[in-house]
Amino acid sequence: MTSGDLWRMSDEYGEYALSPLPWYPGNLAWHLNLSRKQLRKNPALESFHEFLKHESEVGNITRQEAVSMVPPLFLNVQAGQHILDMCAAPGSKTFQLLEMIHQSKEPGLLPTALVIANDLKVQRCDVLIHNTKRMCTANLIVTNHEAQSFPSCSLAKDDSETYKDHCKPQRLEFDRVLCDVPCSGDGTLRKSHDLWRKWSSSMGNEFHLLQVDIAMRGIALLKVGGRMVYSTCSMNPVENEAVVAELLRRSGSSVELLDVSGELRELVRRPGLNTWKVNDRGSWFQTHEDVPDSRKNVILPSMFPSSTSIHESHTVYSSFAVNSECNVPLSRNFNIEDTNNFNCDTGGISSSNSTQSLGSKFPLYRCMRIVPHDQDGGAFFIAVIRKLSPLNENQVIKVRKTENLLLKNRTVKLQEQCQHRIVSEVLDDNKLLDEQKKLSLANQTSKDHNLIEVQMASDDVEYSQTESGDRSHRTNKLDYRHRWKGIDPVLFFKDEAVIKNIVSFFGIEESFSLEGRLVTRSTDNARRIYYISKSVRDILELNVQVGEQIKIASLGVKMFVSVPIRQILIYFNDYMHFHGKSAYFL
Ligand SMILES: C[S@@+](CC[C@H](N)C(=O)[O-])C[C@H]1O[C@@H](n2cnc3c(N)ncnc32)[C@H](O)[C@@H]1O
Repeated sequence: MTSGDLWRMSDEYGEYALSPLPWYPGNLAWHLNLSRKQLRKNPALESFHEFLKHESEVGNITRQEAVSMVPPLFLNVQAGQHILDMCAAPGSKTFQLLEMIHQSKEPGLLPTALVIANDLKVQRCDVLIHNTKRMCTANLIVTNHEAQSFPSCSLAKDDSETYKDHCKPQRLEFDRVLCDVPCSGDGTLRKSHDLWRKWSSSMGNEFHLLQVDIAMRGIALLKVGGRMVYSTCSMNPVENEAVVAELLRRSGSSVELLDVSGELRELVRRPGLNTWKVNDRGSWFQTHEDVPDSRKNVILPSMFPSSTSIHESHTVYSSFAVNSECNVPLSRNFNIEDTNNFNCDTGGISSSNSTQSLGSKFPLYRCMRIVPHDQDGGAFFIAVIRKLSPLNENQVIKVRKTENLLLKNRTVKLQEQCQHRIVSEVLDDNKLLDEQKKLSLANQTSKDHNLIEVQMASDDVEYSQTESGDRSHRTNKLDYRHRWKGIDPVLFFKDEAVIKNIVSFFGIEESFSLEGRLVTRSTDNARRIYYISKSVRDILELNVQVGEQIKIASLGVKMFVSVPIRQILIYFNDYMHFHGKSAYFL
């Protein structure tokens, strides 16, 4: 883009046609105040438009809703960290995370960090893979799991002893977790015109439990000292503050809701709500006791601010140090909503007795609400959580037991509704499956394998020992069979002769090690060879060790592609900036 382009734009569309977002670090994000039509139709902007298109294609520019870029910033990503993006498709935040890990590396070196980007839906994983391809990164794994049951890949004790010597990971643990959960999406009302017809104030109720479950899994996978960002593009408190309160309740002193008022000070945000009502079928309720008995198993106690949760054992946050910690930013960044009844002296709980019993005991004002009319954009809810100690398993199990009773009732109800074809619009089949799955887990005895979305491949698929690498000398645990139906296994590429030729033809220096860094997918007969970072390799090895718990949809960067021409195998270098050579003859 030339200064002439900029001059023409500001001349025609005003000086704010293109301006940096004040809150984005390093002036790296800009707001373009032009519609797509203006950009396409105006001949004076042609070269600028071409510039945007080209830079987007090669991954230098990403066009994105401004507010959607906020959650990754609050992760405060540092060099070398392992990051889990639990609900990642279509991948705009994943891309941002990848940019961060590539920025934080030492010049000339590949980053040591890792991003695992996960999504439940296979088709959306494809979009995620497509959208992140522009990054050409060796440090990404795309996985396809229900986030609420994302595997931990814990090694059995005997294996972990062996691994200790090698400083390899013994289970999946993340320094940062992004939990950008599925939600009712009412924060996008300005641009999603369809939503105006579909929206109702009770839409969020259907997401609440799933959101809690996903976020609790996120906390479980977070390292002690690590940070998790919980976010939605909804303004519904049942999907937001109620979820955060339930996380604090369940996790007790193991986590804290961080006050991040000192971070990104230019970003205009409002504090989280302390009181709200819950809507169900047109009626508003202040407490769970007010809910009719027939709906008590659908409208859960945890949806209410006053909830002492499903069980009463949490007293942790009632004693938080309100006055000393009440350092919420002053001036423009602290627009207390009238309805919020926020009171610094009582930590967000109104001094009136009636409200006190209805307000949350947690410092929910530390959550952030970004609303469209504050800075002309979309709406987002963000909460930042730090893990202080490992989760107390007993506490989590206690909550689950009671909750499963609720779920059991709820699932029976759902099944009845299904039979009568009156399942609500938002409760799709997947959701029903989710509920049924939880129920079957709770009952333990009646496992219905038909309900498990991703089935294990039948045992007759032998895992190729030759391609599986040199770990066969270990126990027979490593002689595993490929686990995931419909997904090709990831195999280390070990053909020494081919690797040797590749190294000499492309003049690859010794410092750029290929050992253990080339992988392929079995069914393509090593047609495509992918390069992976050391961090990805370690996770891959761990995954092999634990019997392929992770369902890997994609990983690393495609570096060599073979094309058979007249019986000769030609390897093209598919990695854009790799020594400028493009073909290799075997
Ligand atoms: C709000 S979108 C995520 C947007 C994404 N973080 C981004 O910035 O591009 C929510 C995503 O969650 C996925 N999803 C829904 N239920 C899920 C579950 N149980 N586990 C994992 N992902 C889920 C949906 O397929 C959807 O892609």
